[in-house]
Amino acid sequence: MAVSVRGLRVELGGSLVLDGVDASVRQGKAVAILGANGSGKSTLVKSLVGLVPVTAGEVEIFGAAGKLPWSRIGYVPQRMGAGSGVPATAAEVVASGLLDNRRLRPGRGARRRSLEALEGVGLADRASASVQVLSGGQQQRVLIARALIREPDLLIMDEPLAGMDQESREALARTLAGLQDRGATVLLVLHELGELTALIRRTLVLEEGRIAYDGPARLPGSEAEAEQDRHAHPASSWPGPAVAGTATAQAPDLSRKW
Ligand SMILES: Nc1ncnc2c1ncn2[C@@H]1O[C@H](COP(=O)(O)OP(=O)(O)OP(=O)(O)O)[C@@H](O)[C@H]1O
Repeated sequence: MAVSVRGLRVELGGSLVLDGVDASVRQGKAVAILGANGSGKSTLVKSLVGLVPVTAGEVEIFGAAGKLPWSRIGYVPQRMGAGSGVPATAAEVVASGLLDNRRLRPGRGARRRSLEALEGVGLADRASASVQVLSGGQQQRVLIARALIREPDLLIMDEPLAGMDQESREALARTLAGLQDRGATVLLVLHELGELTALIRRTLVLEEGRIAYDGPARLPGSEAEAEQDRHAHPASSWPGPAVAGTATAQAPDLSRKW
C-alpha cells in the first residue's frame, strides 16, 4: 500500500476533527478526497505528511509508520502563495523542490527539469518571472511544479484546482495522467472532480471527520461516468465492481460541487 490509515483520530484545539478514519490506497492509484468545508479533508492529508499530530490510530506511508520517506513524496498545501518576499524566479522556486536536507544547490539539470515541471502546469512561459509578480493562481501552479519536479512516487495535493483557469487545469490533468502512467500514487483533496474526472477512479467522501463514502468515482449512469467514458483509454477494463460492493454508505452525488 502507498498509504494506509487505521483508526485515525485527530484532535485540534480541543475538538475531534478526524474520528476513526480507515482507508488504504494502493500504489499507482488516483484517489480524490471530497467533502464539505470543515469535514476534515485538509487535516487528513496533513496527518499523512506529519503536519498535524495524530491523537490515535496509525498512518503508514509505503508500508512504514513513523519515518516519512520525504524524498518519495510531493505535497502541495491548500492555496499558499509562493512569493512572500522571496527574491527568486518561478524556475528557481520550482528547482528548490530538488533540495534535500543535505545540499544547498539543486544539482545538475535543475533548470531543464524546472522548465519541464512548469510546462506540466502550463506555466513554462513565466519561468524567468519573479514569483512575487505572479498572480495567486500562477503561484499555486509554481508550488505544484515544485512538487512535480521531485518525480514523486506519492503526490498529495490539497485543492490543486482552486483558482486555476481551465487551460491550466487541463495541463495539470495531462501531467497527472503521465505521472500515474509511471506508477505514481495521486491523492487529491477536491471540491469537484472537474477536469480530473477521467483520472480519478475512486473517491473518499468525508463528513464530520468520518468517511461517509469510499467507492468508485463514477456511478453507473452518472454524468461522471459519461465523462470518463469520453476520456477513457479504449483498452480500459472498467467498469469495476458494483457500487454496492465497495461503498461504505449510500453513494452521494459525486458529480456535484462541494
Ligand atoms: N489547528 C486547528 N485548530 C483547531 N481546529 C482546527 C485546526 N485546523 C482545523 N481545525 C478544524 O477542523 C475542522 C476540519 O478542518 P479542515 O481544514 O481539515 O477541513 P476541510 O475539509 O479541509 O475544509 P475546507 O473544504 O474548508 O478546506 C474544521 O472545523 C476546522 O475549524
